[in-house]
Amino acid sequence: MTAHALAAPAADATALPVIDLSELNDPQRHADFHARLARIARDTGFFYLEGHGIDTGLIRRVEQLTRAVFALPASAKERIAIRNTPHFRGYTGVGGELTRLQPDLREQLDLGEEQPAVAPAPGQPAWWSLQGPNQWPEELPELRGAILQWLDATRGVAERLLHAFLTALGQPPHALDGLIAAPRNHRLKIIHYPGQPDGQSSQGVGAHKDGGLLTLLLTDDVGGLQVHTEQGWIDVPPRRDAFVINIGEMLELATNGYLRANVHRVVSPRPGVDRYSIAYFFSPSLHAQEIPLLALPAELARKARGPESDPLNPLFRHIGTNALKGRLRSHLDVAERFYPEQFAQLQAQAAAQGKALEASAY
Ligand SMILES: O=C(O)CCC(=O)C(=O)O
Ligand SMILES: [Fe+2]
Repeated sequence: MTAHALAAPAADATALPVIDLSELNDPQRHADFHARLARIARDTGFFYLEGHGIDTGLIRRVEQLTRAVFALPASAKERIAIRNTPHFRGYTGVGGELTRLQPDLREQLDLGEEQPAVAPAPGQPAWWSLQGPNQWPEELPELRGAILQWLDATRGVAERLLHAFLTALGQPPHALDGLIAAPRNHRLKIIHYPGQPDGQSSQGVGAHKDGGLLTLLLTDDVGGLQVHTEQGWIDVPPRRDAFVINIGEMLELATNGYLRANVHRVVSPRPGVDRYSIAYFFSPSLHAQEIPLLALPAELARKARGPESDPLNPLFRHIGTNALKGRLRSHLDVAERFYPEQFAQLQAQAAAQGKALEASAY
C-alpha cells in the first residue's frame, strides 16, 4: 500500500465541519446554529464556512487577479516590495518571510484598508507605522478596485461570524464592536506557493497561529493546508468557494483561552504545481488599544484554559504591540530598515537562543 493510500482514511475520519452562514437568515434555526458553532469552535476551531453570500463572480475575479499579480515580471513585483515602506504592505518574494526563523517558500502581496501613513512623533509608539497606504502594481490598474471590494465583502462576512460567535458564547453580539470599528486594521494576503523539488524544504508557511480575531481563507483546488489537532496534523482539503475559518490569537485572549487559536501550516505543492490562496485577517483596530476580557457565563468560564503564551513568542493584550511584534518577526528586512531598535532586540533574543539573525540573507 502506498503512503498516500494509508493517509486517505485518516483524512476522512477527521473531516472538518461545515457551517452554513445562511442558516442565520432563518430565525427558527438560530439556536441550533449557535449551539453547533460553539461546539465546533471549541473542539476544532477550524471549519469551512458556506452560505456566506459573496458573489461567485467576485470570487473568480479576485482569484484571476491573484494569478495575474504573480505572473508579473520580477521587476514589477520588486517595485512594490514590502521593504519599501514601514507599513508591512507590498510584495515579498519566495523565502523572504520567516516563520520561527525558517523561510516560507511562498511569494505574497500584503494589502489592507487604504489609509494615510501615521508617522509617529519621537516618543510615540512605533506600532502606529503599521497603518499606511498600499502599494499597487501599476501594470494591473484593476487590482485596486477589486481588492477593496473584496475587503469590504469579506469584512461583512467576518462581522456576521464574529457576532454569531459572541452570541454562541452567551455575549451580546456587539460586545467586541469597539475592536472592529473604523479606522480598521484588517489585512489581506494574496499568496502563491510554487512547487518544491523533493528532498528539500517544503515549508510553504511554517506552523503558526494567526494573530487577529478570525481568518477567512479562500484557497484554490490544490491541497497543502494542514491544521494541528490532538490526533496530529490533519489535511484541510480544498472546498470550492467555501472559506476556511480559523480563530486568531486575539479571540483566544478575549475569551481567556475558551476559544483557542489553531496552529496550522502549508506544505508546498509538488514540483510543477502552483497553489494560490487569499487570506483575509479580521484584526482589531490599532485605535482600540487593548483586547478586553469577556465575562463568559460560569459554565463556559470554567472550561476556559487561559491563553497559551509561548515564551519564545509572547502574546500581548496590547493590540499594536502584538501586531507589530508579529510583523517584525516575519519580515526582518523591514525590521532592520525601519525599526532598528526593535530589530536589535530581536537580534539579542535570537543570540540568547544561540541563533544568528541576518535580515540581509533574505
Ligand atoms: O495559504 C494558506 O492556505 C494559509 C495561509 C496562512 O495560514 C497565513 O498566511 O496565515
Ligand atoms: Fe495562517
